[in-house]
Amino acid sequence: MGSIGGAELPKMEKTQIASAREEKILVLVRLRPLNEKEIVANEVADWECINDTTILYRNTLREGSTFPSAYTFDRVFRGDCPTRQVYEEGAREVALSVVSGINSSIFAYGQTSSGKTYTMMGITGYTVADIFDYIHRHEERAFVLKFSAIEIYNEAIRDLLIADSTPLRLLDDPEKGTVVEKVREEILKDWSHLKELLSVCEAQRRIGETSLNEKSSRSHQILRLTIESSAREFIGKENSTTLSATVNFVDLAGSERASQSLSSGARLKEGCHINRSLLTLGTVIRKLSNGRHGHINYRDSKLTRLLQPALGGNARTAIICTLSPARSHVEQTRNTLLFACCAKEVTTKAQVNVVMSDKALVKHLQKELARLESELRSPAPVSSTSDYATLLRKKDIQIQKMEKEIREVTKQRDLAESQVEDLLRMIGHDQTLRNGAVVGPHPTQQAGHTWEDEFGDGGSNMDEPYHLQDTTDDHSVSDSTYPLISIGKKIVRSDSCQSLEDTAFGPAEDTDDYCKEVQCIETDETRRENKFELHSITSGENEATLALTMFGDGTATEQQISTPAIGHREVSHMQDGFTYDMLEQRLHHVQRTIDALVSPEPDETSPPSLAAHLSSSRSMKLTRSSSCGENTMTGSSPYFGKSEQIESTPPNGFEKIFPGRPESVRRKFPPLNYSGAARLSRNDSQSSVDSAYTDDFRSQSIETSADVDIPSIQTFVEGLQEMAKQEYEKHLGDGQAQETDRTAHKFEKNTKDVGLVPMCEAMETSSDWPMAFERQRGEIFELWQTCNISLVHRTYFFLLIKGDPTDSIYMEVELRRLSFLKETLSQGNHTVGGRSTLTTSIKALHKERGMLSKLMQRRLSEEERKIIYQKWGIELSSKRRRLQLANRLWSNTKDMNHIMESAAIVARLVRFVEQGQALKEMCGLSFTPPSTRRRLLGWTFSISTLL
Ligand SMILES: Nc1ncnc2c1ncn2[C@@H]1O[C@H](COP(=O)(O)OP(=O)(O)OP(=O)(O)O)[C@@H](O)[C@H]1O
Repeated sequence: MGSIGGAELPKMEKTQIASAREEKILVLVRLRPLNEKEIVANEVADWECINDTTILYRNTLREGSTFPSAYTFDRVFRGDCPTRQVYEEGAREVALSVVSGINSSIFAYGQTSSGKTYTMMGITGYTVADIFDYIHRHEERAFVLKFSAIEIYNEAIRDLLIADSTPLRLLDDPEKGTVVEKVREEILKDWSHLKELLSVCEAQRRIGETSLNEKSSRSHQILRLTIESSAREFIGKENSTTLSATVNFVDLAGSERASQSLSSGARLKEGCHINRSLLTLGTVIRKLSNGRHGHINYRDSKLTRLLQPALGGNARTAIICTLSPARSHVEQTRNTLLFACCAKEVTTKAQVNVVMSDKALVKHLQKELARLESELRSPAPVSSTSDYATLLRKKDIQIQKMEKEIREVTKQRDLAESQVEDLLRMIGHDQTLRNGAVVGPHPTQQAGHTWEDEFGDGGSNMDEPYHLQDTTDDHSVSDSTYPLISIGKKIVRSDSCQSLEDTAFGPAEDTDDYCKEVQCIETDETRRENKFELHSITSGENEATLALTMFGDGTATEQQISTPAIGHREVSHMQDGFTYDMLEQRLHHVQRTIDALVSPEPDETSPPSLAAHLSSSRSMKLTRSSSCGENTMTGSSPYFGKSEQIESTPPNGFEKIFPGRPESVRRKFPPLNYSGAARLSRNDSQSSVDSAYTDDFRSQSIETSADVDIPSIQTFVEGLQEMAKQEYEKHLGDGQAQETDRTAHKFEKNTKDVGLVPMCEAMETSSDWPMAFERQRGEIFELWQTCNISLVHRTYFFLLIKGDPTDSIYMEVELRRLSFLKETLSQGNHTVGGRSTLTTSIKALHKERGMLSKLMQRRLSEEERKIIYQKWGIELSSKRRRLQLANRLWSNTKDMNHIMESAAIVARLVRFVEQGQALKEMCGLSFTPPSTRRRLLGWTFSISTLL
């Protein structure tokens, strides 16, 4: 265990993707002594702390009062307690969770002049000092620190560190001790400086006020420190794991009511705004204390919106309620105590925030999978059926938990990816500024502009005299004795807008927020332009100064926030991610196959095929949807290749005829729903199509899912991706995938990325591959049949895997999976695997056939059905013809014609053509042309071979 100032803290090395820990908000109460004014006014102190946890109201004149006289909290502090004691015995444990990767927040709540700022100044200082001690003593780790300060005034948010434009700077004087110590000094000084600036602002606001409450804080202030840390040896490596968490210090405005503090006009408006945030905070706390039932109105105020994770989400939280003991303030004191009582009941769920590199993530997931697989293979002996059922339930819960964790981690990874991608683009955009490296003066108007953009509030503060000018020109330190260090206060806009609501306050719980973030950067054309404008102004000059990488031995290096050295994937890897390209290639071919199916090139020598027949039975025209992809992706996707546009988009005016397809689907394809598909969420940045698309898709999806319980191609492709990743890891583990040539051809790189190099090379050079392919394919057919695999799955797989040598990875995975299933079935563990959508149960298969038969009625015309019946030898006068046909589909594993025809019919029934196209476009799969090295074997279809 590591320790800070004697306090034991969990060792960072131990932290993993831990499950969330639920705990109540820590509520501390601090009574201040009577102040001079109160003493002069002969005020009486009515409140007393009778022990460490209870505060008592001692007004003998008020006997018979209906209010309680004693209140109990986690800890109460008397008026003569120094702030250090409040920190050490109260807030420290929560605040320092941040070094273990857990978000934390410390609030000060209370009426004006009760001691909120007095308390928070001390708490902030002690926390920062302890954090630096910790950094100093952990030489083996590297730390990146980011600072920000925000003020919420009149429901408008201002970034104070940009607005005041005073850089945090480290004097490079070797006499002053180690770098770390100096940094600490500077930061502590600057926090104090910041508070001074805030009081100047406050004073300016109070000019002209004569009311009793003239000293009341008018704004809520939030100071934040984000810490990322990683084992030093892994910096810049692919398999790094980074802890990232934020501590917030929140000094709220005075909690007195508007009626008391304010009179009319502008002041009343100001009071309403202040109280809107406080009122909403109170309501949110009250609702949360009642057990989180129903809607929690976080979004009703800026304060609660920003602090959402700290209030009921992923953070450890402590609230310090400050009280005046004076009799004249009894009403306010009671209100504060009531708030404190509610806060006691609120729980948060903090977890360690781990940012994993892809490699580390895959490794982690693979390990989990292997563990579960082995548990399934050798289940613990069970004595009775009920034990067995309990065991199964446990496993199910375990699996659900894992899936949730995977989604969470993937979401974080995708978010980081999109940020890195965005910022990298910006770097290219402003190379000159980038070379400037250290802090430069910041246009003060940026802060207001950006916050307005992000939060859409009309109440800008830009007219107010807050913009204290930086008089220091020397923003950099360039002495070579020490590494150049400059701690920038500025925030890259995309980072700040994101981090304020999502990351730094913990991962957003709300998927909308997440999507909004991705969208705001990458998708919406107008907004993206705005963002880019902001980036170009702020990022170039800030990127080298936004964060500081520190080593425990006292050295420090500058760190670009946009490309943290700690374990993020390479750009090339991101852009050429194997899964996207590989799957895109498969989808591309499937699409062509399906195109051929629904609208074949007329072949004079071939007899009229079913597909040709289907095409001619017109009811609706289908315009190729590539145009949609073009609309949504033009200029925004580096993946969108021109050659592919030409290849996949028919010449102008070319319209395909397709029966029975809804108009809405014909017009546009929808974005995927990423709530359950986090792995592909990188791509939802490209899903900025009009929300109508979503609606169209929803109605389409609803229709399909209402019809049948058919796994979508999305599910299927995700499965493939996951399996390929696992296989990749396996091959890495076997020492088979060693990257030897980083400058190799892109195709080669992609295949390397999936660990295919050894296999592919072997396959491609070996004349055995065609035979191996035939053999494996036959085995897969047999196993599908034996394991009662879903017909839709068979069809998807069959159409996606075409005999390319790179398909071997998927075939191998499929074979492994099927073998495992077969083995499980042969052992009689039918129910073990029964939870999957690719269920092996005969019943499920039977049900699927039934549903397919129903779809025949809906999706094939009578004439089309007739042709198929004849072709499949089904008597036109016989009963239940559709079911007969459904029962024959995929029933013969030896006859290739039978298989191809079955696949064609199932693809048509489940609208594979539409799902496939939608997936391709909405996933943002790269549209690179297929490699010329592809060698397709026996699974390339033409309409004449199919039907
Ligand atoms: N525990 C304490 N011991 C001694 N003095 C205190 C204590 N708490 C507050 N004070 C003094 O009381 C005065 C008001 O405190 P402070 O400014 O922190 O109040 P506040 O709650 O932040 O008020 P506002 O809401 O107006 O910002 C200050 O002069 C401060 O030094």
